[in-house]
Amino acid sequence: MPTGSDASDASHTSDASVTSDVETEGMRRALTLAGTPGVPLGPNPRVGCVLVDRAGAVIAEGYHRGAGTPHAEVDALAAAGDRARGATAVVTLEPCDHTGRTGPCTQALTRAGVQRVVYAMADPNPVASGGRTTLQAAGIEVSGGLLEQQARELNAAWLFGLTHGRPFVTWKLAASLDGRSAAADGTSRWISGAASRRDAHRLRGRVDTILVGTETAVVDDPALTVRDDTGRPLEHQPLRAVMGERELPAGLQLLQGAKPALHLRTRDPGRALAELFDAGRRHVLLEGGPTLAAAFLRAGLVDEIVAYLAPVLLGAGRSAVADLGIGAIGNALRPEVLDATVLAADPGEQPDVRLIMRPAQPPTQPPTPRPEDPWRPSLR
Ligand SMILES: NC(=O)C1=CN([C@@H]2O[C@H](COP(=O)(O)OP(=O)(O)OC[C@H]3O[C@@H](n4cnc5c(N)ncnc54)[C@H](OP(=O)(O)O)[C@@H]3O)[C@@H](O)[C@H]2O)C=CC1
Ligand SMILES: Nc1c(N[C@@H]2O[C@H](COP(=O)(O)O)[C@@H](O)[C@H]2O)[nH]c(=O)[nH]c1=O
Repeated sequence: MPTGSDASDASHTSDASVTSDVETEGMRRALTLAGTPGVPLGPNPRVGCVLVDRAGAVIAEGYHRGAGTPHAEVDALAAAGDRARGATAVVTLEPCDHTGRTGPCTQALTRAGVQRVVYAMADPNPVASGGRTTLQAAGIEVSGGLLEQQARELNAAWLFGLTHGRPFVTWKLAASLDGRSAAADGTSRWISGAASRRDAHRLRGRVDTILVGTETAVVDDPALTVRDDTGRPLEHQPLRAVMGERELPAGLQLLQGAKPALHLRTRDPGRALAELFDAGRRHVLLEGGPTLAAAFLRAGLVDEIVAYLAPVLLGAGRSAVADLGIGAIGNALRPEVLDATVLAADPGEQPDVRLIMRPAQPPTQPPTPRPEDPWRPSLR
Protein backbone atom coordinates (compact mmCIF):
# COMPACT_ATOMS: atom_id res chain seq x y z
CA MET A 1 0.00 0.00 0.00
CA PRO A 2 1.36 3.47 -0.81
CA THR A 3 2.40 5.67 2.08
CA GLY A 4 0.02 8.16 3.69
CA SER A 5 0.42 11.90 3.30
CA ASP A 6 2.61 12.38 6.38
CA ALA A 7 5.36 10.39 4.76
CA SER A 8 5.42 13.10 2.12
CA ASP A 9 8.92 14.21 3.01
CA ALA A 10 10.04 11.01 1.34
CA SER A 11 8.30 11.86 -1.90
CA HIS A 12 11.39 13.34 -3.54
CA THR A 13 12.99 9.90 -3.76
CA SER A 14 11.16 7.79 -6.25
CA ASP A 15 11.68 4.45 -4.53
CA ALA A 16 10.19 5.69 -1.25
CA SER A 17 6.77 5.86 -2.89
CA VAL A 18 6.40 2.09 -2.74
CA THR A 19 6.90 1.86 1.01
CA SER A 20 3.94 0.72 3.08
CA ASP A 21 2.18 2.25 6.07
CA VAL A 22 3.70 -0.50 8.19
CA GLU A 23 7.14 0.57 7.08
CA THR A 24 6.37 4.23 7.77
CA GLU A 25 5.22 3.32 11.27
CA GLY A 26 8.32 1.15 11.64
CA MET A 27 10.49 4.09 10.59
CA ARG A 28 8.86 6.36 13.14
CA ARG A 29 9.63 3.79 15.81
CA ALA A 30 13.18 3.37 14.49
CA LEU A 31 13.68 7.14 14.72
CA THR A 32 12.45 7.11 18.32
CA LEU A 33 14.82 4.25 19.12
CA ALA A 34 17.68 6.11 17.47
CA GLY A 35 17.02 9.10 19.72
CA THR A 36 16.88 7.06 22.93
CA PRO A 37 17.90 9.41 25.75
CA GLY A 38 21.21 8.63 27.37
CA VAL A 39 22.89 7.30 24.26
CA PRO A 40 26.29 8.91 24.46
CA LEU A 41 26.77 11.28 21.57
CA GLY A 42 30.11 11.35 19.85
CA PRO A 43 31.63 10.43 16.54
CA ASN A 44 28.89 7.99 15.48
CA PRO A 45 25.42 8.75 14.13
CA ARG A 46 22.28 7.84 16.04
CA VAL A 47 20.60 4.91 14.29
CA GLY A 48 17.52 2.82 15.01
CA CYS A 49 16.21 -0.34 13.33
CA VAL A 50 12.92 -2.24 13.37
CA LEU A 51 12.45 -5.67 11.77
CA VAL A 52 8.96 -6.43 10.49
CA ASP A 53 7.62 -9.70 9.11
CA ARG A 54 5.60 -10.18 5.91
CA ALA A 55 2.35 -9.77 7.80
CA GLY A 56 3.53 -6.39 9.09
CA ALA A 57 4.21 -7.46 12.68
CA VAL A 58 7.27 -6.17 14.49
CA ILE A 59 9.78 -8.97 15.05
CA ALA A 60 12.54 -7.09 16.84
CA GLU A 61 14.02 -3.65 17.48
CA GLY A 62 17.51 -2.33 17.93
CA TYR A 63 19.54 0.85 18.15
CA HIS A 64 23.13 1.96 18.21
CA ARG A 65 24.48 2.83 21.64
CA GLY A 66 27.60 4.74 20.61
CA ALA A 67 31.06 4.10 19.19
CA GLY A 68 32.33 0.56 19.72
CA THR A 69 28.88 -0.97 20.29
CA PRO A 70 26.86 -3.01 17.74
CA HIS A 71 25.13 -1.13 14.96
CA ALA A 72 21.34 -0.83 15.10
CA GLU A 73 20.78 -3.54 12.45
CA VAL A 74 23.04 -6.00 14.24
CA ASP A 75 21.35 -5.21 17.55
CA ALA A 76 17.91 -5.91 16.02
CA LEU A 77 19.11 -9.04 14.20
CA ALA A 78 20.55 -10.44 17.42
CA ALA A 79 17.17 -9.98 19.10
CA ALA A 80 15.34 -11.57 16.14
CA GLY A 81 17.49 -14.66 15.63
CA ASP A 82 15.99 -16.96 12.96
CA ARG A 83 12.83 -14.90 12.78
CA ALA A 84 14.73 -12.36 10.67
CA ARG A 85 14.53 -14.64 7.63
CA GLY A 86 12.30 -13.04 5.00
CA ALA A 87 11.84 -9.90 7.10
CA THR A 88 11.99 -6.23 6.14
CA ALA A 89 14.59 -4.18 7.97
CA VAL A 90 13.45 -0.59 8.53
CA VAL A 91 16.50 1.45 9.47
CA THR A 92 17.13 5.17 9.85
CA LEU A 93 20.48 5.13 8.03
CA GLU A 94 21.58 3.23 4.91
CA PRO A 95 23.26 0.05 6.23
CA CYS A 96 27.03 0.38 6.31
CA ASP A 97 29.24 -1.52 3.94
CA HIS A 98 32.52 -1.36 5.75
CA THR A 99 34.37 -3.23 8.44
CA GLY A 100 34.93 -0.83 11.31
CA ARG A 101 34.82 -1.91 14.91
CA THR A 102 31.92 -4.15 13.82
CA GLY A 103 31.49 -6.01 10.49
CA PRO A 104 29.49 -4.59 7.59
CA CYS A 105 25.75 -4.46 8.30
CA THR A 106 25.14 -5.37 4.66
CA GLN A 107 26.69 -8.78 5.35
CA ALA A 108 24.80 -9.26 8.60
CA LEU A 109 21.49 -8.48 6.87
CA THR A 110 22.28 -10.78 3.94
CA ARG A 111 23.38 -13.63 6.22
CA ALA A 112 20.21 -13.29 8.28
CA GLY A 113 18.06 -13.71 5.17
CA VAL A 114 16.44 -10.26 5.27
CA GLN A 115 14.44 -9.76 2.11
CA ARG A 116 13.88 -6.03 2.00
CA VAL A 117 15.63 -3.00 3.48
CA VAL A 118 13.96 0.41 3.87
CA TYR A 119 16.17 3.25 5.05
CA ALA A 120 15.62 6.93 5.78
CA MET A 121 18.84 8.64 4.75
CA ALA A 122 21.75 7.54 2.61
CA ASP A 123 25.06 7.25 4.46
CA PRO A 124 27.10 10.28 3.37
CA ASN A 125 30.18 8.98 5.16
CA PRO A 126 32.52 7.94 2.32
CA VAL A 127 34.04 5.24 4.55
CA ALA A 128 30.74 3.46 5.18
CA SER A 129 28.62 4.21 2.10
CA GLY A 130 27.77 1.77 -0.69
CA GLY A 131 25.38 -0.34 1.37
CA ARG A 132 22.50 0.07 -1.02
CA THR A 133 24.44 -1.27 -4.01
CA THR A 134 25.87 -4.19 -2.04
CA LEU A 135 22.46 -5.18 -0.71
CA GLN A 136 20.90 -5.01 -4.16
CA ALA A 137 23.73 -7.11 -5.58
CA ALA A 138 22.88 -9.70 -2.93
CA GLY A 139 19.29 -9.79 -4.22
CA ILE A 140 17.76 -7.71 -1.43
CA GLU A 141 15.09 -5.17 -2.34
CA VAL A 142 16.13 -1.70 -1.16
CA SER A 143 14.16 1.51 -0.74
CA GLY A 144 15.62 4.78 0.55
CA GLY A 145 14.34 8.22 1.56
CA LEU A 146 11.50 7.34 3.96
CA LEU A 147 11.22 10.11 6.62
CA GLU A 148 14.63 11.27 5.50
CA GLN A 149 14.31 14.79 6.90
CA GLN A 150 13.61 13.51 10.43
CA ALA A 151 16.64 11.24 10.24
CA ARG A 152 18.80 14.12 9.06
CA GLU A 153 17.62 16.35 11.90
CA LEU A 154 18.34 13.63 14.43
CA ASN A 155 21.91 13.49 13.21
CA ALA A 156 22.37 17.14 12.35
CA ALA A 157 25.56 17.56 14.41
CA TRP A 158 27.07 14.38 12.97
CA LEU A 159 26.23 15.50 9.43
CA PHE A 160 27.67 18.93 10.15
CA GLY A 161 30.90 17.27 11.26
CA LEU A 162 31.15 15.26 8.05
CA THR A 163 30.73 18.38 5.94
CA HIS A 164 32.78 20.85 7.97
CA GLY A 165 35.35 18.65 9.68
CA ARG A 166 34.75 20.30 13.05
CA PRO A 167 32.08 20.19 15.78
CA PHE A 168 28.92 22.30 15.55
CA VAL A 169 29.17 25.20 18.05
CA THR A 170 26.22 26.56 20.02
CA TRP A 171 27.00 29.66 22.07
CA LYS A 172 24.71 29.96 25.06
CA LEU A 173 24.51 33.09 27.16
CA ALA A 174 22.39 34.62 29.88
CA ALA A 175 22.22 38.40 29.61
CA SER A 176 20.56 41.21 31.52
CA LEU A 177 18.28 43.70 29.81
CA ASP A 178 21.28 45.98 29.41
CA GLY A 179 23.32 43.26 27.75
CA ARG A 180 25.53 42.23 30.63
CA SER A 181 26.72 38.77 31.61
CA ALA A 182 28.04 39.60 35.07
CA ALA A 183 27.84 42.32 37.70
CA ALA A 184 30.72 44.73 38.36
CA ASP A 185 32.31 42.35 40.90
CA GLY A 186 32.22 39.41 38.46
CA THR A 187 29.27 37.64 40.08
CA SER A 188 26.66 36.38 37.63
CA ARG A 189 24.58 33.76 39.40
CA TRP A 190 21.93 34.21 38.58
CA ILE A 191 20.92 36.53 35.79
CA SER A 192 18.41 34.21 34.17
CA GLY A 193 15.51 32.74 36.12
CA ALA A 194 15.05 29.17 37.32
CA ALA A 195 12.88 28.24 34.29
CA SER A 196 15.64 29.43 31.93
CA ARG A 197 18.24 27.50 33.83
CA ARG A 198 16.24 24.28 33.66
CA ASP A 199 15.87 24.92 29.94
CA ALA A 200 19.63 25.42 29.70
CA HIS A 201 20.15 22.03 31.31
CA ARG A 202 18.00 20.44 28.62
CA LEU A 203 20.22 22.17 26.11
CA ARG A 204 23.31 20.80 27.86
CA GLY A 205 21.73 17.36 27.58
CA ARG A 206 21.71 17.66 23.77
CA VAL A 207 25.43 18.28 23.30
CA ASP A 208 28.54 16.18 23.80
CA THR A 209 30.83 18.93 25.10
CA ILE A 210 30.44 21.96 27.37
CA LEU A 211 33.20 24.54 27.02
CA VAL A 212 34.14 27.61 29.10
CA GLY A 213 37.11 29.96 29.26
CA THR A 214 39.64 29.74 32.07
CA GLU A 215 38.39 32.95 33.66
CA THR A 216 34.85 31.58 34.00
CA ALA A 217 36.27 28.32 35.33
CA VAL A 218 38.14 30.23 38.04
CA VAL A 219 35.61 32.97 38.88
CA ASP A 220 32.45 30.83 38.82
CA ASP A 221 33.94 27.45 39.75
CA PRO A 222 31.07 25.87 37.76
CA ALA A 223 30.07 22.21 37.82
CA LEU A 224 29.05 22.19 34.11
CA THR A 225 27.01 19.05 34.61
CA VAL A 226 23.61 18.24 33.12
CA ARG A 227 21.08 18.17 35.91
CA ASP A 228 17.41 17.24 35.93
CA ASP A 229 14.65 19.53 37.15
CA THR A 230 15.36 18.52 40.73
CA GLY A 231 19.05 19.37 40.37
CA ARG A 232 20.28 15.77 40.19
CA PRO A 233 23.08 15.06 37.68
CA LEU A 234 22.06 12.72 34.83
CA GLU A 235 23.83 9.42 34.31
CA HIS A 236 25.41 10.35 30.99
CA GLN A 237 27.31 13.62 31.04
CA PRO A 238 28.90 15.59 28.20
CA LEU A 239 32.64 16.15 28.23
CA ARG A 240 33.56 19.28 30.17
CA ALA A 241 36.31 21.42 28.69
CA VAL A 242 38.15 24.58 29.68
CA MET A 243 40.07 26.67 27.17
CA GLY A 244 43.00 28.97 27.93
CA GLU A 245 46.69 28.94 28.64
CA ARG A 246 46.94 29.52 32.39
CA GLU A 247 47.25 26.80 35.02
CA LEU A 248 43.98 25.97 36.71
CA PRO A 249 43.74 25.80 40.50
CA ALA A 250 43.53 22.14 41.50
CA GLY A 251 40.51 22.64 43.75
CA LEU A 252 38.09 23.60 40.96
CA GLN A 253 34.88 21.56 40.77
CA LEU A 254 35.60 20.95 37.09
CA LEU A 255 38.74 19.03 37.97
CA GLN A 256 37.09 16.73 40.50
CA GLY A 257 35.38 13.39 39.99
CA ALA A 258 36.01 10.41 37.76
CA LYS A 259 35.98 12.49 34.60
CA PRO A 260 37.75 15.79 35.20
CA ALA A 261 37.46 18.49 32.55
CA LEU A 262 39.72 18.48 29.53
CA HIS A 263 42.04 21.51 29.59
CA LEU A 264 42.58 22.85 26.07
CA ARG A 265 45.76 24.87 26.56
CA THR A 266 45.27 27.21 23.63
CA ARG A 267 43.63 30.49 22.76
CA ASP A 268 43.01 29.44 19.18
CA PRO A 269 39.34 28.47 18.70
CA GLY A 270 40.11 26.55 15.50
CA ARG A 271 42.76 24.49 17.22
CA ALA A 272 40.53 23.80 20.21
CA LEU A 273 37.73 22.58 17.94
CA ALA A 274 40.16 20.41 15.96
CA GLU A 275 41.30 18.76 19.20
CA LEU A 276 37.70 18.17 20.26
CA PHE A 277 36.79 16.81 16.82
CA ASP A 278 39.72 14.40 16.93
CA ALA A 279 38.45 13.28 20.32
CA GLY A 280 35.12 12.37 18.68
CA ARG A 281 33.19 15.45 19.76
CA ARG A 282 30.50 16.75 17.38
CA HIS A 283 28.49 19.37 19.28
CA VAL A 284 30.10 21.95 21.56
CA LEU A 285 28.08 24.15 23.88
CA LEU A 286 30.15 27.28 24.42
CA GLU A 287 29.00 28.68 27.76
CA GLY A 288 31.21 31.75 27.85
CA GLY A 289 32.50 33.83 29.18
CA PRO A 290 32.27 36.97 27.05
CA THR A 291 35.97 36.90 26.10
CA LEU A 292 35.93 33.35 24.78
CA ALA A 293 32.60 33.91 23.02
CA ALA A 294 34.06 36.94 21.23
CA ALA A 295 37.06 34.89 20.09
CA PHE A 296 34.78 32.25 18.56
CA LEU A 297 32.54 34.86 16.92
CA ARG A 298 35.54 36.69 15.45
CA ALA A 299 36.80 33.39 14.06
CA GLY A 300 33.39 32.68 12.48
CA LEU A 301 33.10 29.55 14.60
CA VAL A 302 29.68 30.06 16.17
CA ASP A 303 26.91 28.19 14.35
CA GLU A 304 24.02 28.83 16.69
CA ILE A 305 23.27 31.26 19.53
CA VAL A 306 20.91 30.56 22.39
CA ALA A 307 20.35 33.70 24.48
CA TYR A 308 18.34 33.94 27.67
CA LEU A 309 17.41 37.60 28.10
CA ALA A 310 16.34 38.46 31.62
CA PRO A 311 14.42 41.53 32.85
CA VAL A 312 17.36 42.48 35.06
CA LEU A 313 19.32 45.73 35.02
CA LEU A 314 22.95 45.84 36.13
CA GLY A 315 24.20 49.14 34.72
CA ALA A 316 27.82 48.02 35.06
CA GLY A 317 29.75 44.77 34.66
CA ARG A 318 30.87 42.50 31.83
CA SER A 319 29.19 42.98 28.49
CA ALA A 320 27.56 39.79 27.18
CA VAL A 321 30.31 39.58 24.59
CA ALA A 322 33.76 41.19 24.50
CA ASP A 323 35.04 43.42 21.69
CA LEU A 324 34.19 42.12 18.23
CA GLY A 325 36.10 44.82 16.39
CA ILE A 326 32.86 46.45 15.25
CA GLY A 327 33.29 50.20 15.03
CA ALA A 328 30.07 51.29 13.32
CA ILE A 329 26.44 50.25 13.42
CA GLY A 330 26.61 49.27 9.78
CA ASN A 331 29.01 46.48 10.68
CA ALA A 332 26.91 44.98 13.48
CA LEU A 333 26.44 41.23 13.50
CA ARG A 334 22.75 40.59 12.98
CA PRO A 335 21.98 36.92 13.56
CA GLU A 336 18.82 35.44 12.12
CA VAL A 337 16.21 34.62 14.79
CA LEU A 338 14.90 31.05 14.40
CA ASP A 339 12.81 31.02 17.52
CA ALA A 340 11.72 33.55 20.17
CA THR A 341 9.97 32.16 23.23
CA VAL A 342 8.85 33.75 26.47
CA LEU A 343 9.66 31.15 29.13
CA ALA A 344 6.95 30.91 31.78
CA ALA A 345 8.45 32.10 35.07
CA ASP A 346 8.48 30.20 38.33
CA PRO A 347 6.41 31.74 41.16
CA GLY A 348 8.01 34.92 42.42
CA GLU A 349 10.16 35.37 39.31
CA GLN A 350 9.77 37.31 36.09
CA PRO A 351 9.71 35.61 32.69
CA ASP A 352 12.82 35.57 30.50
CA VAL A 353 12.91 35.57 26.72
CA ARG A 354 14.83 32.82 24.93
CA LEU A 355 16.16 33.57 21.47
CA ILE A 356 17.54 30.83 19.24
CA MET A 357 19.59 32.38 16.46
CA ARG A 358 22.17 31.60 13.90
CA PRO A 359 24.73 33.84 12.33
CA ALA A 360 23.34 35.54 9.24
CA GLN A 361 23.72 33.62 5.99
CA PRO A 362 24.82 35.24 2.77
CA PRO A 363 21.72 36.74 1.09
CA THR A 364 21.99 34.42 -1.91
CA GLN A 365 21.10 31.36 0.20
CA PRO A 366 17.43 30.61 0.82
CA PRO A 367 16.43 30.61 4.51
CA THR A 368 16.41 27.19 6.17
CA PRO A 369 13.05 26.32 7.72
CA ARG A 370 12.88 26.55 11.48
CA PRO A 371 13.68 23.15 13.02
CA GLU A 372 10.75 21.25 14.54
CA ASP A 373 12.80 20.57 17.62
CA PRO A 374 14.53 23.84 18.56
CA TRP A 375 17.47 22.02 20.13
CA ARG A 376 18.54 20.27 16.95
CA PRO A 377 21.32 22.14 15.25
CA SER A 378 20.06 23.44 11.95
CA LEU A 379 21.98 22.23 8.92
CA ARG A 380 23.70 24.82 6.80
N1 LIG B 1 25.90 35.18 32.05
C1 LIG B 1 26.53 34.21 31.44
O1 LIG B 1 25.95 33.49 30.61
C2 LIG B 1 27.93 33.94 31.77
C3 LIG B 1 28.65 34.80 32.57
N2 LIG B 1 29.96 34.55 32.83
C4 LIG B 1 30.70 35.54 33.63
O2 LIG B 1 31.72 36.06 32.81
C5 LIG B 1 32.85 36.37 33.57
C6 LIG B 1 34.09 35.72 32.96
O3 LIG B 1 34.16 36.04 31.60
P1 LIG B 1 35.53 36.46 30.88
O4 LIG B 1 36.31 37.29 31.83
O5 LIG B 1 35.19 37.01 29.57
O6 LIG B 1 36.28 35.09 30.81
P2 LIG B 1 36.26 33.81 29.85
O7 LIG B 1 35.57 32.72 30.58
O8 LIG B 1 35.81 34.15 28.49
O9 LIG B 1 37.80 33.42 29.87
C7 LIG B 1 38.72 34.31 29.37
C8 LIG B 1 40.07 33.66 29.38
O10 LIG B 1 40.08 32.58 28.46
C9 LIG B 1 41.38 32.42 27.94
N3 LIG B 1 41.24 32.42 26.49
C10 LIG B 1 41.07 31.31 25.76
N4 LIG B 1 40.98 31.62 24.46
C11 LIG B 1 41.08 32.93 24.36
C12 LIG B 1 41.07 33.84 23.26
N5 LIG B 1 40.97 33.42 22.01
N6 LIG B 1 41.18 35.16 23.51
C13 LIG B 1 41.30 35.59 24.78
N7 LIG B 1 41.34 34.77 25.84
C14 LIG B 1 41.23 33.46 25.65
C15 LIG B 1 42.23 33.55 28.49
O11 LIG B 1 42.88 33.05 29.62
P3 LIG B 1 44.34 32.37 29.62
O12 LIG B 1 45.25 33.38 30.20
O13 LIG B 1 44.16 31.18 30.49
O14 LIG B 1 44.71 32.00 28.21
C16 LIG B 1 41.20 34.56 28.94
O15 LIG B 1 41.63 35.35 30.01
C17 LIG B 1 32.57 35.90 34.98
O16 LIG B 1 32.20 37.01 35.74
C18 LIG B 1 31.42 34.94 34.80
O17 LIG B 1 30.60 34.94 35.96
C19 LIG B 1 30.60 33.47 32.31
C20 LIG B 1 29.93 32.58 31.53
C21 LIG B 1 28.56 32.76 31.18
N1 LIG C 1 25.17 33.25 35.04
C1 LIG C 1 24.37 32.38 34.37
C2 LIG C 1 24.89 31.25 33.72
N2 LIG C 1 26.22 31.01 33.74
C3 LIG C 1 26.85 29.82 33.21
O1 LIG C 1 26.55 28.68 33.99
C4 LIG C 1 27.75 28.19 34.60
C5 LIG C 1 27.45 27.57 35.95
O2 LIG C 1 27.15 26.22 35.71
P1 LIG C 1 26.82 25.21 36.89
O3 LIG C 1 27.85 25.38 37.96
O4 LIG C 1 26.84 23.86 36.26
O5 LIG C 1 25.44 25.57 37.39
C6 LIG C 1 28.61 29.42 34.68
O6 LIG C 1 29.97 29.13 34.83
C7 LIG C 1 28.35 30.02 33.33
O7 LIG C 1 28.99 29.33 32.29
N3 LIG C 1 24.03 30.44 33.06
C8 LIG C 1 22.67 30.67 33.06
O8 LIG C 1 21.91 29.89 32.45
N4 LIG C 1 22.18 31.73 33.71
C9 LIG C 1 22.96 32.61 34.35
O9 LIG C 1 22.43 33.56 34.93
